[in-house]
Amino acid sequence: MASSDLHKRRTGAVARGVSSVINSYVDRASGGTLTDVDGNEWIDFASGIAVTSVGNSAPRVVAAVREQVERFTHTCFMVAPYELYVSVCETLNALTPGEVEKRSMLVSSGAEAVENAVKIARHATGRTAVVVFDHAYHGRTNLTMALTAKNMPYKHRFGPFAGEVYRVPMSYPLRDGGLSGADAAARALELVASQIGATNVAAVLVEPIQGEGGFVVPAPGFLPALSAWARDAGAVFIADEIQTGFCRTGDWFASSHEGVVPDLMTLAKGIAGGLPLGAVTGRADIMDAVHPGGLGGTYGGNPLACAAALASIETMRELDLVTSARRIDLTLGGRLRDLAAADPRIAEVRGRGAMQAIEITQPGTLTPDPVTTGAVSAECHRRGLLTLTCGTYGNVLRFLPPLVIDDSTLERGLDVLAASLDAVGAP
Ligand SMILES: Cc1ncc(COP(=O)(O)O)c(CNCCCC(=O)O)c1O
Repeated sequence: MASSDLHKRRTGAVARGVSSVINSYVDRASGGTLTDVDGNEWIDFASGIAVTSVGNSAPRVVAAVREQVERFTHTCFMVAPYELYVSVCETLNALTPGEVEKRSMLVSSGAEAVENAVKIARHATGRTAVVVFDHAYHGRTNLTMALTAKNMPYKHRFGPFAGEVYRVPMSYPLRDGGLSGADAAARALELVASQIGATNVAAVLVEPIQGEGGFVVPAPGFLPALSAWARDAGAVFIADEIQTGFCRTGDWFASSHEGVVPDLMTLAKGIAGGLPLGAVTGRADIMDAVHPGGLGGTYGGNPLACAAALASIETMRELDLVTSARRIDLTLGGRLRDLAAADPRIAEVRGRGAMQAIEITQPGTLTPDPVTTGAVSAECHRRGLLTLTCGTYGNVLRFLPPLVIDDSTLERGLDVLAASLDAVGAP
């Protein structure tokens, strides 16, 4: 059935609130490309929003899920446990930064991971306040909407939102006058001290590189300063690595770039090659503060998702996707910087590894230009390159290719981006 026919059916069946970036419907996918039902091939610079890092239908993942689905599909780990859940937790405890003893729990989405990390931090500290940052994104549930900064489309008319969430300025070098990481942290923490009180803070929650908020890379020193403050204040430092985790940024986890060891980490997206899985991993003394039965959910750690996660992580190891992300960084970041050097609409190129972006503004200014950003993204789509925008001001074009993308496909995608920028004239 053609995409146009599927779109008619969708309009009559799917709630309007669930939108899609493109109106082409996927038939199959592998590596760095998607093929739609009309036979068009798309170069994938989205990875389903940083999920299919190991490639779509990655061979090990397919084999593992195929084997597991014939054994059992679901028992609910809270009812009848199984080894796969334990194995994933053991793997995450060993893989994440820090030599301390750790524990993990599994859920089915990123937002659930964030919800549970906050629950655990509040329980462990006996405190309630959660510190979050401008431009943050943490999910679409009630608490995670409270933690998320941008109103439209995520929060508009969905309130009231959960309390005891306090937002402070982010290190955003392009827009904060180039504050050092230490100065940006001091600015944020002064507000914490004056408006919350350090002894009331249960958790400081931050994305090591902000995703939906615009691929904001904090200045060096910002994350270590926050982590050190949290430790001294007796608050839990939670790194939300749902978009940055699992080799995406050129380390297994972005926190490691500056040697930060979070107390808790929230994980999802790239963890399981496309199967729905989220996790909270962190210090055992914090995770185990919660009473038996205090954590759970019906589907958390579904056996198919666990099998996919073990296969996905094994694929990352086998293919050395950390090195792949660093190789992609060289090509992707290099081409983006070349484009920026010739195009005054590109105010900044930023990101790490295979998580990079360009911020588009009125030429030579910091005035966001979401119209041009959207037009360039639409032109990419018209030319067969699947791109995504993001940012508080809607003026960031982001690039999230699968880490298994081959060099020629990556270069072809960047050629399409260059042509699309040229095709969309200056405003
Ligand atoms: C850092 C960070 N934390 C939490 C989440 C939430 O993860 P879920 O699996 O979408 O719930 C995300 C999900 N980002 C993509 C959301 C897309 C959309 O809903 O429009 C994230 O990036």
